[in-house]
Amino acid sequence: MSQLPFPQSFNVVFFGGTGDLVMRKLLPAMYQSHKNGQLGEAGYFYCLGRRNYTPEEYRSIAEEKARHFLPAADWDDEIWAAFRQRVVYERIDAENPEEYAALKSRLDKTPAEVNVFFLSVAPSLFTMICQSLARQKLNGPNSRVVLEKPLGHDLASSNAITEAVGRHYHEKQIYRIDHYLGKESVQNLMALRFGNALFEPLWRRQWITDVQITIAEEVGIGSRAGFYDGTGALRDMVQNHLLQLLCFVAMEPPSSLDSDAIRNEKLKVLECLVPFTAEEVRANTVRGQYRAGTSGGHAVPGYLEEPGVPAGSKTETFVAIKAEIANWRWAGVPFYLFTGKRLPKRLADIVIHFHDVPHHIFPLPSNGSRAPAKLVIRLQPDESIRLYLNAKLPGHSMQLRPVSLDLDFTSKFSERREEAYERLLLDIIRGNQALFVRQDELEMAWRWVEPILNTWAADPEGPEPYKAGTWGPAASAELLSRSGHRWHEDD
Ligand SMILES: NC(=O)C1=CN([C@@H]2O[C@H](COP(=O)(O)OP(=O)(O)OC[C@H]3O[C@@H](n4cnc5c(N)ncnc54)[C@H](OP(=O)(O)O)[C@@H]3O)[C@@H](O)[C@H]2O)C=CC1
Ligand SMILES: O=C1O[C@H](COP(=O)(O)O)[C@@H](O)[C@H](O)[C@H]1O
Repeated sequence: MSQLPFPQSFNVVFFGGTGDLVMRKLLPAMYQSHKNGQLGEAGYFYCLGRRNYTPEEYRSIAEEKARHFLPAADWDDEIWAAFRQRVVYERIDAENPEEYAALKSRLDKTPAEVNVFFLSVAPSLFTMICQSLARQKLNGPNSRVVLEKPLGHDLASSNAITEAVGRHYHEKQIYRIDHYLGKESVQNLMALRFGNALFEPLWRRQWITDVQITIAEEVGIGSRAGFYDGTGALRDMVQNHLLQLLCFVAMEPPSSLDSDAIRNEKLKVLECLVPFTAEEVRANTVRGQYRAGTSGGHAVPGYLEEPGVPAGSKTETFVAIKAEIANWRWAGVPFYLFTGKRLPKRLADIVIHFHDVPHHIFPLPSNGSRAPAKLVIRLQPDESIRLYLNAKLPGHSMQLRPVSLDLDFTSKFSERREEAYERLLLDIIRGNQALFVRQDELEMAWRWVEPILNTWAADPEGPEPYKAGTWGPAASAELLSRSGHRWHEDD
């Protein structure tokens, strides 16, 4: 994560240049980096697709999308006019190896210190693309390949991608994106833990009762049924984003900010995750599927009524899991993972619940429950860290009430906060792998998730229904209450 020098020149080749991810996230992110003067003089974005656009047609479409997706305050006509000179559209059918020679000739016109091949296409094209690039000798030491999720739908298919890409690119050239790692707040978690001595002595089983990691989404699946129905929340969110967040919470201090120092520590956490038997899957997981309800005050359809979802689909849109990490620091501390679509609001939180005091001398609060200290790290929509402690209510009684010590990043720092893809793309160009998932981490994450997938697949019952706009099936709250814990939203 330490700052590496930015190369004098680079080419970024976006396979999938006409697709949603490039138009909505990647080009706007690079416009921002250009605007911030972070791209140097000689850097080009080759955007590839099968459509017959002229370069100018493509640039106009990209401009229209970027205007739409960027905050209005960040738009500047003159800056875009300069940025669009970096954007070059090229037609290619990625499945036709003969067409790569033209790509090679095009890149030869802008020889660069670094060539990045960003595969923003379906994983079924990864093998063909890597093989065809290698045939054109576009896999030398100055080449990097970027893989977007989903990286497989189970361990075997993930390993097949690893093997196919690994035939042509070394691990040091492969960047597996988990965009959560590009979020400023996730890096702040490292700062909180390893830049302050305060929390380290408390960050363990002796002081912590449970950890809750939530990524709640208000949106449904939108128009993504084709992708989502074959995927589900466990593969879409838990296997990657939630397990990565769990690693950042649970890992030991890395010896430095070196990519492998960090990834070695994350891997150890994944290795310590206790694997579930089928019976434990039934006891420690809840899956749900939304039904018609309300969202943002509007009536919304259930998952099964979404366009493109097959009748009777058993795909889960909500997951709650009680996980355990078997090591000296965390043995016996449940890590609750929650994620779902069509929940009441967009929210990503990491909540650390601390033990209560060993002996109470203050009266029981009027609501009948005490509130031991907790730390709430909010990743989105706003970014903050709040430490809730008990304080005395003013007056003659000795009643306590939780109050929070607040650190609100937006008000504390005037600097602009980068979007995840800005940070991640610049890191790729620089050659910094710290915020990218290493092959062994990917494999361990799939190993842990697979028994859950298999048990659910064999279960004729399917997911439990929950009404859109609620916090998921009631069983998810029971998952906590059985162990004497409460979901922090209930506090
Ligand atoms: N969109 C998102 O927010 C996210 C997407 N992803 C992943 O990123 C990848 C891309 O997603 P997204 O942009 O949404 O997908 P889209 O369906 O919007 O775009 C797919 C892209 O692939 C291109 N493509 C398909 N087949 C070929 C081919 N044979 N040769 C050349 N190009 C081809 C299409 O080009 P054309 O149409 O011109 O033929 C198009 O540019 C997927 O794997 C997705 O799962 C991951 C995280 C978030
Ligand atoms: O990877 C994915 O993430 C998004 C949620 O990302 P966020 O940054 O908006 O929190 C999710 O909607 C999508 O289904 C999934 O593929």
